[in-house]
Amino acid sequence: MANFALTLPNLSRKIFIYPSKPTSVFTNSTGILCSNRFPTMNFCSKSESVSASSSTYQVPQQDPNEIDRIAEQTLQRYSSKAKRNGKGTAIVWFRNDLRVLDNEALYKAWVSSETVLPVYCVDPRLFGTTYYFGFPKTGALRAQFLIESLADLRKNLVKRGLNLLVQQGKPEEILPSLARAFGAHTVYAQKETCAEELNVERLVSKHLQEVELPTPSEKSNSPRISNNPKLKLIWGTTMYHIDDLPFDASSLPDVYTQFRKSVEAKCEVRGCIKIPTSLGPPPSIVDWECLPSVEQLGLPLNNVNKGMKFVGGESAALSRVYEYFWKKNLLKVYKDTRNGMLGPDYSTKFSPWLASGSLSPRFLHEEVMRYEKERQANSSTYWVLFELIWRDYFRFLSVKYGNSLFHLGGPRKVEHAWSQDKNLFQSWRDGRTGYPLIDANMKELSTTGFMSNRGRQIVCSFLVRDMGIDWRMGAEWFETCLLDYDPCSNYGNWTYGSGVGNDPREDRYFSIPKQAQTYDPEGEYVAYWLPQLGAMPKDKRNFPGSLYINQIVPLKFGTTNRNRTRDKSPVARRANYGREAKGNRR
Ligand SMILES: Cc1cc2nc3c(=O)[nH]c(=O)nc-3n(C[C@H](O)[C@H](O)[C@H](O)COP(=O)(O)OP(=O)(O)OC[C@H]3O[C@@H](n4cnc5c(N)ncnc54)[C@H](O)[C@@H]3O)c2cc1C
Ligand SMILES: Nc1ncnc2c1ncn2[C@@H]1O[C@H](COP(=O)(O)OP(=O)(O)OP(=O)(O)O)[C@@H](O)[C@H]1O
Repeated sequence: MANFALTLPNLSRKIFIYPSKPTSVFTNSTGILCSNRFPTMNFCSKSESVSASSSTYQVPQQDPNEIDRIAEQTLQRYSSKAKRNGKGTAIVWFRNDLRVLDNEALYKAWVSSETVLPVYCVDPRLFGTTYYFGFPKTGALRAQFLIESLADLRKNLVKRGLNLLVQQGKPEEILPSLARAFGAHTVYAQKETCAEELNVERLVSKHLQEVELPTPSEKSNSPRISNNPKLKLIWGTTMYHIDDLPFDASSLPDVYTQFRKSVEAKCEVRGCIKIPTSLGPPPSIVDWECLPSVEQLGLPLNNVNKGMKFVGGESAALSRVYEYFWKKNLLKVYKDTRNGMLGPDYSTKFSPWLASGSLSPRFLHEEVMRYEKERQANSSTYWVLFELIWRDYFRFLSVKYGNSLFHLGGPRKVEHAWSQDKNLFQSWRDGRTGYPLIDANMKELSTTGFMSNRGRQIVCSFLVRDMGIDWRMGAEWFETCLLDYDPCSNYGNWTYGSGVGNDPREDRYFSIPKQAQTYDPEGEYVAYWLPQLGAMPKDKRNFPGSLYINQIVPLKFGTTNRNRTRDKSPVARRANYGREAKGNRR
């Protein structure tokens, strides 16, 4: 095997000048998340680590040594004694699959080579602006989470005899250049499904085809390469593999329940890919490059000082699974608690790690099976899988519906007169609507990068139905802020909640009084995020009247009281206004 001490082409200290995007129409009143351009940067300056203060709950709630220990034990359970039989060098291009456990691209790169070069490209487009409204494409909290995820991936690769090369720039420029420098025969990566990512895949593939092969005189000094390197894309984001579906993605059922019943009856979830404990030797690289800091990505350092602080990376993800399933034994009550809003334990909180690929949904499936065998099986243990099938469903829908998922009329091309009223939108975004339940949820989102599923459905309904605002403004703001942002789940849920999704039966209104009464009856959640409400009697916190800021719009169905006769308590009277969401779909 050729083993050259290579100094890399100087790709990682480029300065990017962006083509001008639509100017950011909205500035955030809190001043956060506004700057999104790469400054001239040097990734090697020291990055300040974000530490959770005592008023935050760290997720998972374990110290770093404990996190490492649990992760290592889990990874050991999934290690294999496989033998490799390949030649030369293969590159593994990490994207939204920032993990070792059940990483098929990493495994295939290892099997097919004598040396693997793991690479992550910090793509400047991820730090540009959102498509229509010019918000930061990645907010500071998700950027911090990403950096932590990369640091952890590097650590876990180093433990297995490799490393992670972090390069700043576009994958279509970096990967061909590295392939040539290292004589790589293949670039392995996880397949994506939305237009922006597909475009990058196309460009990487095209530029790999154009890699100039070394001239005979160069050949004696550089690694062997006689054919153009290939891009091999591997499916890996879902619990059910796309190739195992009982239908073609283009004929996916439009109703979730039909999809779920069909896959549950006809498909098996594949087992996790096991990875050898030693993946070396690494290519000989002088400088593997430091990780960028949040400021170097052009974003303000934004410490989480309240609510949940998620720790990025596979080690933290595996520890959270251990904590939620085994240590706290919460899986058995998930279905009863999952609609909560306050604290780390009402739901799994797996989504940020699933979105960055630090956690494999197939691993979760295996853990649920193990729990059912070793502890108990009930509707709660099943319900986590039920929710993961929703996640799969939105991913497959993106294959079926392509860009219409991002368009105003959605997959059904619904025509509707939406407003883009800037003041209304800003009051929603900044948590100043006069409705405590909306304001508390929006404050949680901007402070922590997370919001419960219940909260997301309520604020979505309020924005599109009570305010009549273009749903894409809400979806793009979520794209900026969410730690668990995933184009398929985000735009899938927004189109669904706005009545433009593929399933025409779902067109629901969430009555705020009713939601407050059911999910925050004592006003604990709103008082946590809006402390000024804490001094009020519990039943007034969600309905403070003139003691809180003015309501920016009336509720769409706030004046009819069709359900009043059902429950005559004062809270319920307010709560029963209007046409309400029926049943808890999820
Ligand atoms: C308007 C809106 C936008 C959303 N945007 C995103 C997003 O960008 N990324 C994202 O991962 N989820 C999104 N969701 C789905 C859901 O709110 C989050 O997945 C969930 O709140 C994450 O918390 P958890 O991990 O504790 O979930 P749990 O209740 O513990 O569920 C377990 C897992 O199931 C999956 N899941 C649960 N509900 C859904 C759902 N409705 N759609 C898809 N997957 C689901 C998630 O992967 C989650 O981690 C959105 C929902 C709405 C209503
Ligand atoms: N991963 C992603 N995250 C967010 N948005 C995405 C992603 N992939 C694609 N999109 C959105 O999909 C749309 C694709 O736009 P594009 O110009 O490529 O195609 P289009 O169908 O002609 O759209 P348009 O008519 O709005 O220009 C844009 O709205 C873009 O923001």
